[in-house]
Amino acid sequence: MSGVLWVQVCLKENAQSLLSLVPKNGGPRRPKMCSKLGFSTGSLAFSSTVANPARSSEEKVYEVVLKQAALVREQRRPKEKEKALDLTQPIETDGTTNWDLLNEAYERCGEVCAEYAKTFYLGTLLMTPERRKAVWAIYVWCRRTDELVDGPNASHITPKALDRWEKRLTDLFEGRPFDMYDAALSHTVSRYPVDIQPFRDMIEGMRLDLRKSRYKNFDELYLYCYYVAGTVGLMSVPVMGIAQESKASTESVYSAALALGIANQLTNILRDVGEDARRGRVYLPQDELARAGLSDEDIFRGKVTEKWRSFMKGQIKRARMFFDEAEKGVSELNSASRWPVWASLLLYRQILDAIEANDYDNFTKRAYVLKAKKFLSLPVAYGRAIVGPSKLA
Ligand SMILES: CC(C)=CCC/C(C)=C/CC/C(C)=C/CC/C(C)=C/[C@@H]1[C@@H](COP(=O)(O)OP(=O)(O)O)[C@]1(C)CC/C=C(\C)CC/C=C(\C)CCC=C(C)C
Ligand SMILES: [Mn+2]
Repeated sequence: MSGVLWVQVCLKENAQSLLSLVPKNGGPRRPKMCSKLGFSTGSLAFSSTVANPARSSEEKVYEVVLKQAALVREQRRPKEKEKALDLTQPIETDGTTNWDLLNEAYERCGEVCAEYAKTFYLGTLLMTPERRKAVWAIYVWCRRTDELVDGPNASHITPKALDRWEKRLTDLFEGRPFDMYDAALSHTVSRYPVDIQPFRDMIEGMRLDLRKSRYKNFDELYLYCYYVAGTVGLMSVPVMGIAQESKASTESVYSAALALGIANQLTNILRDVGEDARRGRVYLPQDELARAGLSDEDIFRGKVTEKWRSFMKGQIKRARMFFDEAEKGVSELNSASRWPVWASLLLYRQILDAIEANDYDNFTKRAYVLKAKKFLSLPVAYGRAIVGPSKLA
């Protein structure tokens, strides 16, 4: 991309369980994921919070989930809802409203989406115009944030630059956008019950990427995945909306959204093992590698062995568990949001199949989903999206 967006950012800079964590009654409780994380597959025993009796990452993240859910619960009350979904207020500049500027800002967000995430962009066209624009604005902010540490100018990025990016974030949440893209997001967050915390946390994930290239165990990796991807789920739900007829607890929908982000990021990590290693990065949990008789050296050597296959099987199994968890929440979303979410879930999940089809060679081969398969997923996603919220509370 990064060129275009990066230039924009730079210019402006110089002048920012899961697995069933939610009880049936929907009330808060200590996450119980530890037991799930502690499962073993073959010789692989996943790391768990047993080794770390202090508060686990899941527990910390679950607090954010509860906070976000509380905000959206308000919106689900009919009277509040109307107000929250009213996207008819234009940007105010110098005390005067500017409809053209706002529309242009959203249009530009749409263009960025269309350029960098074509399938996703097509999916958003199925949403209502208001929601679609809001999702574009969030997408662009996330993409720009990722570009800071992954784009062509990443080597110049310092923690200070991320602090400035965060200051810009605070400003836009307070109605002082810095540029067009910020203006679109500023408008979005003033119309939907979107909280700043997941945005801040995503920046924190980028800070982690600057200073950390190894993860001791899954608890550490889980926190990283929350920062850079689980946050996207939490940002998106208030905009996607929960179906009015949904009987699911708001927390359970948020937990599913979080799980989708984590599943996507774990999949990203499994797909990019070779690419990341060439940048000196190993995201795979060190303790799990060691238990499988593997080390960083095996990853740098990049040879697919029986040990590696068996290790990868366990990693893929865990990523699929997160996708399964996410699936539980999609039907609870507003009808117009379900199709794009199903489509993205099914498409991303197939990357795991592609890794298997490559005989677990994620050192030299990049797993991807064939165009035809992508295309075929769309009607499947549509079929699933027709199914609305479960009747059970
Ligand atoms: C109830 C329920 C299931 C609701 C759905 C909630 C929902 C819409 C969740 C979306 C989850 C999602 C798409 C997460 C993105 C995860 C991801 C791939 C994060 C990437 C991070 C860094 O990765 P890395 O650097 O390792 O890899 P790259 O080589 O750079 O790819 C990200 C790149 C962070 C930036 C994320 C984005 C640009 C995506 C933002 C997407 C949205 C705001 C829209 C989400 C909406 C839909 C319909 C999928
Ligand atoms: Mn990236």
